[in-house]
Amino acid sequence: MSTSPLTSPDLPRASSVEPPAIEARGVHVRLGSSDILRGVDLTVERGEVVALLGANGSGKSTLVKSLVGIVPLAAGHVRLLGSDLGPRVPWAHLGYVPQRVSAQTGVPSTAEEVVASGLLHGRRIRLPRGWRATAREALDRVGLADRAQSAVHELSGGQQQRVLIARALARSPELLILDEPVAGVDQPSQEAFAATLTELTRGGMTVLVVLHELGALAPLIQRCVVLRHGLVVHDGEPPHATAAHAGPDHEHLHPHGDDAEHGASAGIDMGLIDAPLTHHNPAPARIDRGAAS
Ligand SMILES: Nc1ncnc2c1ncn2[C@@H]1O[C@H](COP(=O)(O)OP(=O)(O)OP(=O)(O)O)[C@@H](O)[C@H]1O
Repeated sequence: MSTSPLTSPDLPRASSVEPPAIEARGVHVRLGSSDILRGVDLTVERGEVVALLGANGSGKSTLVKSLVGIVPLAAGHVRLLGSDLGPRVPWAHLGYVPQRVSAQTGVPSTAEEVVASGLLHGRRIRLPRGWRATAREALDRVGLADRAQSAVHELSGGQQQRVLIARALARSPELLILDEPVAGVDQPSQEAFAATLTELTRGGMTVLVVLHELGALAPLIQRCVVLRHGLVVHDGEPPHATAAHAGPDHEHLHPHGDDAEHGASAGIDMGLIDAPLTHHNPAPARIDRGAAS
């Protein structure tokens, strides 16, 4: 009998120590005729705040989707909050915010109703007592308390994104997985969101967040995992942007993938993250850390 990729015979079993929030081993995803992820290992310990970085198309969204079971694994194993991916995962304790999608539901809904839908999961088909206060509190955390009764289709794209974040927060998740939560969100709202996340992580919440740049979330990030062409090419300390990279005019788009030409950056070579999606240099690039700043 073949072993299902969703079981994890070679992952260590739970011990007296709390198992990691995320354990992924050898994750391989094939979409169409392409190998999008080519054997990704990722462990996120409880209480960690980890950023997932990489160029466009490097596989970040695919990885988080595979972690939450939205895209199937061709090979590898995932365990969330100590359980193999599947019905045993305590989904009620997990929040997932997909990459920018509309919060519109097809039927007219208020922001408060969309947030409250986050309280439904598994066999819970009725909203719990006190749902309105919970939804309001979550909206307050993303700075939208005053829009609770607004129809979501009347909200801007950035506000709809914040409604989806509030929907995930309403569950008081132990593990929060966010795919570019602050893309298209203005700076004050990014800072407000960073303050909210700081408070939640102080309470022990684990966070895996896909980002293009650390931005307002930089002070929270404890570890960065960088993907390139479906492989992890860095797993360690966050990059420290040089003056050139930190400047407001820096575009974070480099016209080359040749890291040797790019050695002036400190921390992770930003070329590693920003390299264009070409296959002329598919091997993991060197990791240029600790260069002069
Ligand atoms: N359903 C699909 N079928 C085929 N290929 C897909 C599918 N979804 C994504 N891909 C491809 O997989 C690759 C990785 O996409 P993914 O969205 O994971 O990258 P990403 O790192 O999140 O990019 P971005 O930063 O632009 O969001 C891309 O080349 C994309 O075109």
